[in-house]
Amino acid sequence: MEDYLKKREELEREIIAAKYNKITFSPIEEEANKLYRQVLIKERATKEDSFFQGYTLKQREQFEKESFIFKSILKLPKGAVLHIHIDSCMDIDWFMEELAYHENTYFNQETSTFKYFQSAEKAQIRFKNLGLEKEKSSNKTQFDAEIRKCLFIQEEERLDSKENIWNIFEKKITSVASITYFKGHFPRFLKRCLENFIKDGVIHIEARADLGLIFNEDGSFLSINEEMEMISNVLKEVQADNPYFTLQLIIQGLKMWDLNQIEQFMRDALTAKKNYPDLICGFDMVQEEDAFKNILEIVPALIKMKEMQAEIGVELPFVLHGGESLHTLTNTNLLDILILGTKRIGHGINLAQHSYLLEKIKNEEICLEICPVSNQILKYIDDIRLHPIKTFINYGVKVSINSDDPGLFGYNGVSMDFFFVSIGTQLDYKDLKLCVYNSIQYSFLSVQQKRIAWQELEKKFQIWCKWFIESFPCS
Ligand SMILES: O=c1[nH]cnc2c1ncn2[C@@H]1O[C@H](CO)[C@@H](O)[C@H]1O
Repeated sequence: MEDYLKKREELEREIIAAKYNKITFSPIEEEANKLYRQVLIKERATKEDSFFQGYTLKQREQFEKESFIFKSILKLPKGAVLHIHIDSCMDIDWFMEELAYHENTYFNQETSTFKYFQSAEKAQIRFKNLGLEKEKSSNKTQFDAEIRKCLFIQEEERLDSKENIWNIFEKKITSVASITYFKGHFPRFLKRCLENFIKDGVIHIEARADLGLIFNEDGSFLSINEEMEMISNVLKEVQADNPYFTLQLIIQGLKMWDLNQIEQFMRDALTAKKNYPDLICGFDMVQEEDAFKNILEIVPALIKMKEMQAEIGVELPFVLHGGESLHTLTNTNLLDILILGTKRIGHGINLAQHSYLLEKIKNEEICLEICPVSNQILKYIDDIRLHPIKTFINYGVKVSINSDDPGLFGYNGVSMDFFFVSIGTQLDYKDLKLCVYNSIQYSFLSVQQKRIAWQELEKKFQIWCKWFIESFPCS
């Protein structure tokens, strides 16, 4: 038996060495991890199936109040967020306070959509000034509640089909964005969004961002340079209070465009990168994978990136979405984005099926940007307990945890994703720390920035562990 146990220990050591690679754990972290696992098992056992299949608002209220794991995750250092779409990070409370009843906010009751208009005369048919409508209403609380519902995906909407959920989702994004992209609102909206992530323990963000959508009073668009200037200024303001915080943009185009449009957009993105080298770090193509063209169909445009880069004299790496799909026979986007040289993979959940790629992705250290709540709400995973993230982590594939479109899912920051995936797939403290490490390691920060960020994070993790052990519920 002694011999057997020795062999077992050796195998365990081998697994651990391969999994954690360069990160180490102090005795206090070992202790915190042990306790974290205990409380995770305990809390997990109290959850009904429905919780794992997409928590309800009622369940959410309960775990936000009672869960020690949730409370702990709120305090956990999160490192970098590598996958969010800026326009999908609306803080709903803030919108209700600041923008919903702004004099330029109009609402179409039939379609439940918002839109900015310069004046009542300019408003499209069926769009009514929302502030005035509220004044007329007899029950203002009820009125607010109905408006809030239009901002994020509701429980009853989540029961809709896989096909329809994306339509609901896109409709809400467009509706909210048509308000936030007004130049008078955008800087305030962005500032709030970044501050929410900072409050949630995030020190660096690489956010998907559109080009050319911020508009003037009359509906005309700002130039790309004006947009970038605006974003840089917001960042400076945020950094005045949080000097360690950094933000970079991954410029996103749309798959529905034709090849010429995509090429023109790539040019615009490269020019923006040339003018704002520190602000822009990558290029992506977005929208629902299964509803629009396969990557292969837009490859004729994307392969021109290299020659365009040489021509414009700047580099802009691909950071592409791929594998966010249930169609494992027809969706082979993962192959294409790897050939195109993507630096990371947006989602990549169907790698669990295209598993022949795992070895390559692991060896080439192509980090997966996993978005657990998004995968659940957009119906790629029926039950979070079956999310392949743990398979990826234990195989040695690099993974980070992200929130994709938190505004549309009804929360701010990224804690909800850490919580839901930890309790769902049994990620312990060490797993979470590994994901945080990856978020820094596979970001576009410089080697020097990464070193400093990690040193700071290491300190914060020790403090967190100490707090966790001291606050651990003994009963
Ligand atoms: O999970 C995702 N996969 C692909 N595209 C997405 C996802 N989330 C958002 N978008 C895309 O980004 C736009 C907002 O910036 C959305 O309109 C949607 O097309």
